[in-house]
Amino acid sequence: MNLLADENMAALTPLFAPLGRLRALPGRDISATDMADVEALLVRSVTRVDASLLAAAPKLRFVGTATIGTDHLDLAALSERGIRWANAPGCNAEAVGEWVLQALLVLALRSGRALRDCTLGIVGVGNTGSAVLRRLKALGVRVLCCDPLRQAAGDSGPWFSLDQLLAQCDGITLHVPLVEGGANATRALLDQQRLAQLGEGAWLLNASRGEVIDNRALVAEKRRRPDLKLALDVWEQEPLPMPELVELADIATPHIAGYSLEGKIRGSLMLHCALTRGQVRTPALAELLDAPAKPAEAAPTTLDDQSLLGLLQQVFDLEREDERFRAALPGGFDARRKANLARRECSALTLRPVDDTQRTVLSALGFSLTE
Ligand SMILES: NC(=O)C1=CN([C@@H]2O[C@H](COP(=O)(O)OP(=O)(O)OC[C@H]3O[C@@H](n4cnc5c(N)ncnc54)[C@H](O)[C@@H]3O)[C@@H](O)[C@H]2O)C=CC1
Ligand SMILES: O=C(O)C(=O)[C@H](O)COP(=O)(O)O
Repeated sequence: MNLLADENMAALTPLFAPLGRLRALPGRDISATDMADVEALLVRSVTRVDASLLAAAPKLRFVGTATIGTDHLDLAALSERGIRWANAPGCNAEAVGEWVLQALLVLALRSGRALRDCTLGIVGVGNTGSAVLRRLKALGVRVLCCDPLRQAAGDSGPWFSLDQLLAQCDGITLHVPLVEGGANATRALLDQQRLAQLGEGAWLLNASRGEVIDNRALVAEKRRRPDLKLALDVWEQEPLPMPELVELADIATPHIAGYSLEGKIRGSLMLHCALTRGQVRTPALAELLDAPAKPAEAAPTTLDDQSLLGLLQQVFDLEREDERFRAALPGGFDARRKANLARRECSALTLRPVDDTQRTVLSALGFSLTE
């Protein structure tokens, strides 16, 4: 089998080289001229798999994306050609949960508020939204959830509308897919009118897709109301986000909320399983995660916002990445993404809890715990 893959996919060689002739290219460079012999194409979010790419790939039988989002794939064109495709649902949800929790703690500490006293809204409660919800519930934060699709499917709530979240929440975090049209469109879900409904001093976090917020309207609203606090991981026009929006954002990162070594390997494993349809054994995560475990350390006596932030920063330091990202612009968006490929999840840190209550909280936050 001829395989063409994005060179930045994790565990590419050990997983896919045994399946055939494997070529690897930078994801943004994959184009029609590379496709003549390709039977299996493995991509990330930066390769557009559209009708023109598919037209140049007469032998293509499988497309896999090692991501949760599928907005870079033309699914209708794939189905028209009868090409099997797979994504990696949930692969990096834990990393997104960790990014959001750390961003919330930073915003809380900067504004002199306790996270536990805030009401937070989650828009889109699938894999990543649920990873956020689990963490916030464990910390005793009041959370309002908005997911009209799950609500319509009869999933147990309570559910709230987006307008209710905008009216009632101190902070809102977005976890919806980018959907271009139809009844469930999410492009510019937060447009000028909705942004204006954010309460005084409200926090707005986006770790979904940049296009879910109208970026121009957001620049205008933040200029009009500097009290709003923005934590943005995703941007319209990546890898060239609007410079004025990066400058205005209180926390800015280069689309790395979902970046963790564990998440990247999970994504590759899911594609290996889908491509081989179980005919070849897919290894377990631990077989590929060749990373030394750190010795266990005592958890802090009190889990206040400052000590929680300290724990999360031991694994990944969001404010430092914010600084490095700003320093790398205008050209360094992809370089900063690449620099984050080896980020670990909180499970890489083993803690000794002081009691069973703390054990429950730290476990929900994703840390490994001593027996
Ligand atoms: N920044 C990053 O590194 C990452 C970004 N993402 C993005 O986040 C998106 C969400 O990821 P998951 O939670 O894993 O997807 P998911 O498919 O598990 O969940 C999405 C949820 O959004 C809900 N939803 C759809 N339209 C909605 C609307 N208009 N209002 C409220 N809820 C709505 C769906 O019903 C679903 O429950 C992905 O599609 C991807 O674009 C995902 C992973 C990493
Ligand atoms: O899974 C998704 O959807 C994402 O947004 C990924 O975190 C993006 O990862 P890469 O495409 O840059 O590997």
